[in-house]
Amino acid sequence: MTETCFSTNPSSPPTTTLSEGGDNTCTVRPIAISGVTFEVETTIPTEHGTFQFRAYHDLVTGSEHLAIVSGTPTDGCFVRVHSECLTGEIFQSHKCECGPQLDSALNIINQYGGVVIYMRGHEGRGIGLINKLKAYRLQETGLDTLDANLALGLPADDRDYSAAAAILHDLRLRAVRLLTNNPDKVGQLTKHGITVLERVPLTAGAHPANSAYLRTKRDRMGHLLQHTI
Ligand SMILES: Nc1nc2c(ncn2[C@@H]2O[C@H](COP(=O)(O)OP(=O)(O)OP(=O)(O)O)[C@@H](O)[C@H]2O)c(=O)[nH]1
Ligand SMILES: [Zn+2]
Repeated sequence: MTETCFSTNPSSPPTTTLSEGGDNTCTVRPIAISGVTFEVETTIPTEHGTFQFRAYHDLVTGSEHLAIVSGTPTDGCFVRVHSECLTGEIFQSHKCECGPQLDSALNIINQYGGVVIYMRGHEGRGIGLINKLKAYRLQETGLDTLDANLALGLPADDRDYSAAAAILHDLRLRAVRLLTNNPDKVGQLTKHGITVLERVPLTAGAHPANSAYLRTKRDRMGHLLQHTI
């Protein structure tokens, strides 16, 4: 993928980076794209295919996000904006469906092309790992996933998607097919200038241990979960 430089004004036309030297001087400097800087791109073979991993530094939160790219994405391609979940993705926790959703999204972009944006700092819907585990502890006493956050004095969902939108802008994507069951992601990306041509359901990872959790997401948090849970 061609690397691209933006001026500090994001609406200014981009200039293409030259590989070495030349008049254009932004070859090796991080590239500011209103809120994130592009840092590096490298190829990584995975169980789901071989992808380009593009790393971004979030200038607002300090997080390091990834755009996992398959093919040469253009407008209309599949995009997944995936929130980090250590328990679900590393330890295959059945309390949520994050791991299977990530696997499924990577398989889809491997087959059809597209991008998975992996949002660090979104752990626990933005409240962080320790607070998520505190919320799990409260759920053991009978609270559901929504009320547990509120009982901790924390928002039900504290995620912000402006960095995801900035990464999509860097990838020259303005219109996407978004893999999600969460209408809030559609709304937030739209607010940040991304056209969501289609919301594509991403149902994977249903398990007896997360059926109450999925029901709460459907019935109390507005998630568009079609399957019977
Ligand atoms: N606070 C909290 N966070 C949770 C809980 N279970 C999963 N998560 C986090 O929720 C995030 C994923 O959000 P979800 O609500 O499952 O799904 P979503 O990303 O909004 O929607 P989809 O795009 O449809 O997957 C991950 O960061 C998980 O760590 C929980 O019980 N409490
Ligand atoms: Zn999870």
